[in-house]
Amino acid sequence: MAGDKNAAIEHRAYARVGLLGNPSDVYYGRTISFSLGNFWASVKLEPSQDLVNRLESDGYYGGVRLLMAICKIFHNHCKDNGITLRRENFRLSYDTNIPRQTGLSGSSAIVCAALSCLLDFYEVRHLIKVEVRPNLILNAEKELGIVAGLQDRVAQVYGGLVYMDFNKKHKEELGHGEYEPMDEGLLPSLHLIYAENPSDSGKVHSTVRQRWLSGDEFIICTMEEVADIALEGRTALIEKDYAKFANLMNRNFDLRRQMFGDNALGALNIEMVEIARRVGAASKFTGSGGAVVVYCPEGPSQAKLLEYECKKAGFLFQPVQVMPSFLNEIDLGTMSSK
Ligand SMILES: Nc1ncnc2c1ncn2[C@@H]1O[C@H](COP(=O)(O)OP(=O)(O)O)[C@@H](O)[C@H]1O
Ligand SMILES: O=C(O)[C@H]1O[C@H](OP(=O)(O)O)[C@H](O)[C@@H](O)[C@@H]1O
Ligand SMILES: [Mg+2]
Repeated sequence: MAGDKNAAIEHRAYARVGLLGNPSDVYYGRTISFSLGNFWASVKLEPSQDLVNRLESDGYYGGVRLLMAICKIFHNHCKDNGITLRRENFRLSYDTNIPRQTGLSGSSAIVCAALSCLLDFYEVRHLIKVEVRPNLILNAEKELGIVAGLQDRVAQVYGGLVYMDFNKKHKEELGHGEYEPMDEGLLPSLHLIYAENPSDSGKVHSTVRQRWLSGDEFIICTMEEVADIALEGRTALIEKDYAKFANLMNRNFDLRRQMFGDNALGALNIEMVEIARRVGAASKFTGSGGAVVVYCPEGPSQAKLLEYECKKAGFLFQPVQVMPSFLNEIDLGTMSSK
């Protein structure tokens, strides 16, 4: 970025919705996810005389360590890849309106926005491929022991609607998944139900992960079925077959429920899915729990009824705004296939 070297740099990253196929991204599967315009985190980088690692925060506890982790991962990545960084100091601060720990990926939004600031501050945006950036974001969170998959970070780096394939062969050969931006105009209108009900995605995932690692047939087969939902969903969206799309959403949640069990998912989270289904809508988790994405096939009157039911139950209800891709020319220039 040309211009005043002393100017502050600010970037946003949006929440994300895992639309189909999650959580198979954690298990070499496939997902379709999109960037959610309703909520975002923003990070500000100000050149400063202070030490690089002096960080300030205006937001919740939890974000500062995320900022520190991405600085470390970014510096290591540059060192390992022969990318020279000029020696100048800065201060980072963040703010976020993403409901905390609701499966909307609040943590990686902070990391993603910070990475964007670092890319511009050091003028290395052209040197770090778009496909690689989600790995850096995930590694920063892994550094802190946060259990997570790649789909969140891909949706947040790319923006818009993205089909993702995390097959083992590709991941081992290239170090990342195959990411295909899709036309967000293919999406029907969607809604979001959420509650102030933090659930730790690491905790939710741990048992299923252990079973998968120890070769549990049921988990392995079911996870493959979940991955196939994203593949079928891609075709359903392209063909605008929304009846099929609704079935796939419901099936996605049902399979999650069989694998994780009601205890791990939590009664409140299950109720958010069921409240939608009782009015005839299709619904599933956006992430590991806390928020639900809903499709009302019968349109606005059904959505209105659901809004009323949610209010009665104490849940928050909002129409989904899809955030289009915000990759710029420099970003697009780094991509292997466009
Ligand atoms: N909105 C937020 N603001 C600050 N830190 C957050 C936020 N959301 C999550 N975190 C941090 O990231 C960690 C992992 O969050 P996680 O359970 O994955 O929730 P999410 O569904 O938002 O990704 C949390 O324990 C917390 O430290
Ligand atoms: O279980 C899921 O669907 C997702 O869980 C995590 O996301 P979160 O927003 O923290 O709930 C994880 O990072 C994703 O990769 C999973 O798909
Ligand atoms: Mg998370």
